[in-house]
Amino acid sequence: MTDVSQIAPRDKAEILAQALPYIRRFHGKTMVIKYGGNAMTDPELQADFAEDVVLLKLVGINPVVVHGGGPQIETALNRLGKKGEFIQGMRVTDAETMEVVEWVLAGEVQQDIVGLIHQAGGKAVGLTGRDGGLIRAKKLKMVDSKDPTKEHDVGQVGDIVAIDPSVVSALQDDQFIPVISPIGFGEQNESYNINADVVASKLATILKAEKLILLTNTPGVLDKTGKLLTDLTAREIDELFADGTISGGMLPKIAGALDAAKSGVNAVHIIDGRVPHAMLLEILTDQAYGTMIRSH
Ligand SMILES: Nc1ncnc2c1ncn2[C@@H]1O[C@H](COP(=O)(O)OP(=O)(O)O)[C@@H](O)[C@H]1O
Ligand SMILES: CC(=O)N[C@@H](CCC(=O)OP(=O)(O)O)C(=O)O
Repeated sequence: MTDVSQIAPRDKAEILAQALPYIRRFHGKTMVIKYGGNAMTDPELQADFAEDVVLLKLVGINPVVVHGGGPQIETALNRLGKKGEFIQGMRVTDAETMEVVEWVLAGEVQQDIVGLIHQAGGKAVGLTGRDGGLIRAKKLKMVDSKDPTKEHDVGQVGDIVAIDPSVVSALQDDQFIPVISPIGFGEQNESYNINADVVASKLATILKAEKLILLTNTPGVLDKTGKLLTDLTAREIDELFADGTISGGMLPKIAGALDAAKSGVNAVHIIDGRVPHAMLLEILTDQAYGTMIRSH
């Protein structure tokens, strides 16, 4: 955590004064925050994250947290002697992997975040997409990104069919902070593993969120030389996809971010969750962080 006593009083006052117009502008607005598994590996940063979420709630903003947990699932699979396999950013999910995904996301990661928010003085409620019929899904049909005639079978990976946000809205109205695990349910009550960026992006659209913030473990989207791209339009994103600059977990992240921007979410940012309080600084100060995704 930053040692606040080291900041000069004048600078502190400056930061607080700067926040006021943002607090006024965002009062009563919903912000969907995707907390990536790669950004949650440090306990101190996790505590900072929980404090930021609580502060947002206290100043009248409605944060909705969607969490990931890719690295945490990987550790659990390794303990069972299994190794995760990804195709186009999605984990190939057989029945045993699905069990591990549910147990790690809903049982461990979500409950850790709920506990940290409580410790920071907030009231969080953990949900999966099953709760309140939140996320209805079906098996994802994955078409190869280079050869559209080819399909990949990625097992129980879910494609979102519908989101019923009523449970999230009810919790918000009651001053709770929803913490959502990216697990959906199908017609036969089967479970689906859904990429957390995809869930966060769809939820931001459905909730008509003011902002979608995706916290990850890079400074933002980087070009081929490793330089940060501060601003990206749909056309520029197409080019990055085509020339292979974007790969792995960044594929669903950018695709989801662009979808949300095109569907009316005012501001979509991919920022570095390893920087203490990055989210708070992005929302409540003039400082721009990471990559902003624009619809055109
Ligand atoms: N052009 C790019 N810019 C930044 N990161 C990229 C890019 N292409 C691929 N990546 C990868 O995407 C990762 C972030 O996605 P992911 O591992 O799914 O994280 P998270 O757990 O936050 O969702 C980065 O750590 C990086 O390895
Ligand atoms: C289908 C799919 O890939 N699901 C992800 C769900 C967790 C996630 O998205 O975690 P991050 O945000 O930390 O990457 C997985 O199994 O890893």
